[in-house]
Amino acid sequence: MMMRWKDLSDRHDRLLKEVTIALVGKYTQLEDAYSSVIKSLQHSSLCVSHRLNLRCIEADHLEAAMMKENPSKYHDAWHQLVSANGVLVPGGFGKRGVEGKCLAANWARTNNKPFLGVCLGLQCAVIEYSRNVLGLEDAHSTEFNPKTKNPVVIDMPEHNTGQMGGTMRLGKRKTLFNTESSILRKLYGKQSFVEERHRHRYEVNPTIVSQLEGEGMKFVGRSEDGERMEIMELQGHPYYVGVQYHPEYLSRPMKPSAPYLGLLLASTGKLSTYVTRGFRLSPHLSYSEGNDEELDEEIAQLSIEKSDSVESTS
Ligand SMILES: NC(=O)CC[C@H](N)C(=O)O
Repeated sequence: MMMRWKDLSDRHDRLLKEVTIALVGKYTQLEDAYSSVIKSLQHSSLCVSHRLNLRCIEADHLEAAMMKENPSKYHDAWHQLVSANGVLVPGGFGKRGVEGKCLAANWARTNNKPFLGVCLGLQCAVIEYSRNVLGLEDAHSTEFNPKTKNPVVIDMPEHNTGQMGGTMRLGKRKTLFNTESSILRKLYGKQSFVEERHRHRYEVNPTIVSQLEGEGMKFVGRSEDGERMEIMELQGHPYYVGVQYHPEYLSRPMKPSAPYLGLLLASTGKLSTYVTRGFRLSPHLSYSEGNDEELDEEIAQLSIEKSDSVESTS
């Protein structure tokens, strides 16, 4: 175990190549709102032997209103976005910045840039696609526009209690793959299902799914009853993936999260080689190696040993 850690930290120090990821979010909230997202990006960038250059882009700086209000912020945000190797729209709540997140999803889609949408990020990709590909101009989530004529993201039936939106869908749940050709399925190690953690109140409207799929936006992973859209993949794009769950909660340094790993592989131009090699990682890191609890225990043990030695030398 110690050897693996040493190897990992040596590799990090030796890395010369950089990968730039644009994280399009809201940065006036809690400082560590995105800490597990950023850690997951680091796990995966190390796995693909690149140093992570993270660009935190304020989503509403990408919106047209900002062009008038503060043109330099607007142009700077767009410059940061378009010069990144990959785009990540993470989870979130509240209306501010949603249009900017949809614009980022649109840019990545139409420019063949690797994209990962997590939770709200997936919902933004669906809203953007419904507006610009299905031609439903006012398509929206009822979270942000309850009166839209085209509610493509809706509150989930069992949570629609009429009072304060009810509770959230939380915790570890199963997602079943419905096709072998899914890129995420391959990245997860060709399993027929995955278990990931959830934290949301809204979901893709099942009544719009056949129209979206008819235009190439495929929902390749669904809940056990088939009702909930959990994984979206866009056909014909190098890597345009959305997940309704939060894969960052289960990412570990030596077991990077599959959707994040896919983003980093695609952003460093390694995804197709990885696919043709039969999805084997370098011998330094193995996606399927080790079990989570064992790893956590070993990590905890390591940090205790480390702080002991710090104390003894001071
Ligand atoms: N965690 C999230 O990103 C939540 C997304 C959205 N606000 C919902 O409740 O469904």
